[in-house]
Amino acid sequence: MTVTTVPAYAAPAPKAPLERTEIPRRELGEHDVLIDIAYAGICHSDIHQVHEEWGPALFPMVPGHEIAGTVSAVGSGVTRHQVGDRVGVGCFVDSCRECEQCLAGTEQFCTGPNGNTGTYNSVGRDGEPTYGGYSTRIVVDERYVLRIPEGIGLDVAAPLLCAGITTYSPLNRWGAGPGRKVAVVGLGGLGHMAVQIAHAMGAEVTVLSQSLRKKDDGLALGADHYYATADPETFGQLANSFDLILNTVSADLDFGAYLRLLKAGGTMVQVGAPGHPVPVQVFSLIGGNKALAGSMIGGIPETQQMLDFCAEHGIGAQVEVISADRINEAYDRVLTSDVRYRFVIDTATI
Ligand SMILES: NC(=O)c1ccc[n+]([C@@H]2O[C@H](COP(=O)([O-])OP(=O)(O)OC[C@H]3O[C@@H](n4cnc5c(N)ncnc54)[C@H](O)[C@@H]3O)[C@@H](O)[C@H]2O)c1
Ligand SMILES: [Zn+2]
Repeated sequence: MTVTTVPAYAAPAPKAPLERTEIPRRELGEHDVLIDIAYAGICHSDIHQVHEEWGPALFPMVPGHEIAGTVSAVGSGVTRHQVGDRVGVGCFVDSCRECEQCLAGTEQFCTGPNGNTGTYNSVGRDGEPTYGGYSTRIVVDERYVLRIPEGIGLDVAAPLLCAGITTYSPLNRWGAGPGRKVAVVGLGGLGHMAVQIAHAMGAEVTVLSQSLRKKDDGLALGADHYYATADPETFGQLANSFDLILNTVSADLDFGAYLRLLKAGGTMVQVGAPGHPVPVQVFSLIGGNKALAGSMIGGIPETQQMLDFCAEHGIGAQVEVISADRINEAYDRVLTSDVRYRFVIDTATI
């Protein structure tokens, strides 16, 4: 049942500019938390979906799955969160809770009847479309709400809910500790988190970026080395160098060229998500027992672990806070790589 409407920014149709509107939020259920959203990050995935690059989407669309705010009310059965708590919401807001994946805490791969419920561009259990964080308030089941530790500002914490966990999870899984050589491809929103997290985990970190334009930033974020992929010598120089390559690039890349940079037994993990197929020459995998893998965000327990890790290591996103009327301009700037390193919407301006 809908009892309240809140202001939001929505794309009314595919590729259309976002505009201010009103959206419904459901009544607070027994296990629900009402969150006053303070900040919402702009992820490149928001743009892919507004542009329908991942297939047909639901409109009007209120994007936003990097949400940070404060609990302002809780349902009668809520035990995990209290009014006043600093909390975050990431890419999904519900799942079946019964399948093997949900029980293992990898709810992003829920195999229940409808899979998990995306924070936006999805349909909830109640049959209603979900609307994301580019708004002032959201109602979410407590199971899908994360604690943001003291010591991280809500603005720099918001991007951790997607960019943070998307890079932490594969670095954790495939190993980015001491003695490991890790390359991060692309220094955007995800890339700049990957560099900080891999460095904090103790790995030797190399950034592979198109140019050397952001080299000083990359080194300041914790990279040990920085190379331009536009320089043809880079690929020869770095052949057989890395244990792990994390590709955060939103566009197509020549996978073969990057696979040659792996040591034998190395793994390249794809987190960047261009919408169309990419050819791979199998000999670039066979020669060296190499693996090409993918990784999608992370489950609720690992997301909490990531937030705690970031707080412990003083890691946050580097953000450019914008007012809501600049969302369309921000989208254009993300598409031209003109962001250092995450746009975050101040939702008080909606
Ligand atoms: N797997 C997941 O769970 C997951 C989660 C979030 C985002 N994503 C995807 O990750 C990608 C990156 O997201 P983001 O928010 O960091 O985007 P972003 O735009 O902030 O960063 C992308 C970076 O790639 C760089 N780039 C583009 N073409 C390049 C090239 N040819 N070589 C080197 N660098 C290049 C850009 O300059 C930019 O710095 C998107 O496709 C997004 O949808 C995936
Ligand atoms: Zn995202």
